[in-house]
Amino acid sequence: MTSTLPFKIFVIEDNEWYGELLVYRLSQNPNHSVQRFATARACLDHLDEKPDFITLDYSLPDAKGEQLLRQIRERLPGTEVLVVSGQEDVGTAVSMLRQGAYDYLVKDENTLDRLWNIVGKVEQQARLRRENNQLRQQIGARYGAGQAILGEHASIQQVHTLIAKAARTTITVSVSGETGTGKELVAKAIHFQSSRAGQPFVAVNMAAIPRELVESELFGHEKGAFTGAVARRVGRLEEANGGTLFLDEIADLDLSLQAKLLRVLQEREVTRVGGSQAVAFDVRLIVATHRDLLAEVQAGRFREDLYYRLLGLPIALPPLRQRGNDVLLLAEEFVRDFCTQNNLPPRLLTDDARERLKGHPFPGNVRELKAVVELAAVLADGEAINGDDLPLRAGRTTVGPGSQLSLREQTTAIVQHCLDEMEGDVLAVAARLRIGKSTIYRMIQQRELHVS
Ligand SMILES: Nc1ncnc2c1ncn2[C@@H]1O[C@H](COP(=O)(O)OP(=O)(O)OP(=O)(O)O)[C@@H](O)[C@H]1O
Repeated sequence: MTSTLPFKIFVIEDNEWYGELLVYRLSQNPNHSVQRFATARACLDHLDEKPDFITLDYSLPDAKGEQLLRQIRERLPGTEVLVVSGQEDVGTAVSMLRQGAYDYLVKDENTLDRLWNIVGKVEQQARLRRENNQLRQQIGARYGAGQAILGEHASIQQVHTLIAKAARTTITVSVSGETGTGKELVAKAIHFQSSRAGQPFVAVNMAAIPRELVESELFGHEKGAFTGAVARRVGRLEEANGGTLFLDEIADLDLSLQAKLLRVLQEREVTRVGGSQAVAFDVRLIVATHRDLLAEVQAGRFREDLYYRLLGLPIALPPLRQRGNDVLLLAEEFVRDFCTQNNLPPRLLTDDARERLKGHPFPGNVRELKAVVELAAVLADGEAINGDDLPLRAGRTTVGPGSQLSLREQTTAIVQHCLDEMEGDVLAVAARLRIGKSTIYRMIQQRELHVS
């Protein structure tokens, strides 16, 4: 609903004078469309008009409030019903609330003001809910089959197949791949292609939360559970109820918390920190890591039992440099999107730019490629993006003991770095690195290296 759509209210009240009073008060908001009905029958006859809110007098001439409430709840489960009644009977109020009434008001001198406040609150909640649904639908459309994850390489086609298979069930999925390869994108694609698409997708990055806060972030806490816990907080597991929980960088989870997570997942119940009551939850779990989890298990940093609990359906994302021509396909798509979004004239990659992109190792993978070509689209003077417009970092940050590149890729990166630094002087580079000049020429010929 946009705020311009009227908020439809039914007032069910057989006392004509009191009913008109309620209608008059509620109509003071020009966005309200208010109708009064004096009987249960008349209300039921008009339910197809789908009111957003109903005020219900408990004692009507042709039915008891409870009966009518039950029928309304069956036909319009999303419509809030407020009971307004002269009965000061607590038992009736409790039974109506149990049947799903939003609230219960006893007719007195404050009723009109309280009613006004309640309707305002319900209206706001309804608007947020509908906006939320609209956004979910829009986002869902973006993550539909083959939409968000671009690439024609066989490895990416295989990823699409696995995503479709994962989406059919609630199996746990473990996504692996270097940073920026699209692990979160895969998690969202699975969620939005599954029957849980209308429910929450909650992402938590284990590496981004201070160690001492991870437990309360995941499981929630009760008020006063620890210094700083000033109010009760629902954990991310509970927040994801009915939907999908994406635990990114799972290898960064502390060993002690790994044990707790395993217990919670096995029991499908969570107890908030400082709480005593277990709350059941139903989530589809997707985990991701850029590390080799099995190696973490072998090194004693990750529990083996949790590893097997989380492995589920593994999806491995290859680094961008192993996806052949996908680097160009992605680059062109990112440039096109960026230019459209920023009202720039279309910009095309020159042959030189394409060659450079193909030769770059992209340690930051798709994220890096996107940033590079978007910046190039900004920097380019005309409609062509030249090689020099691409802010490609030489291999400096990509080599060394912690590098994710293969030895051959690291070698290429080092030689390229020297070539750039020595302005393409092959002999000087060969002397500096103590390798044969023919090796360098061969690498240039095979387009592993570029001379600018
Ligand atoms: N195949 C792809 N097609 C289109 N865009 C992609 C693709 N893969 C990744 N991206 C984009 O690249 C960026 C990084 O992707 P994402 O955050 O999913 O990577 P990640 O592997 O989860 O990264 P990290 O390891 O840092 O958490 C995002 O903007 C994402 O939309």
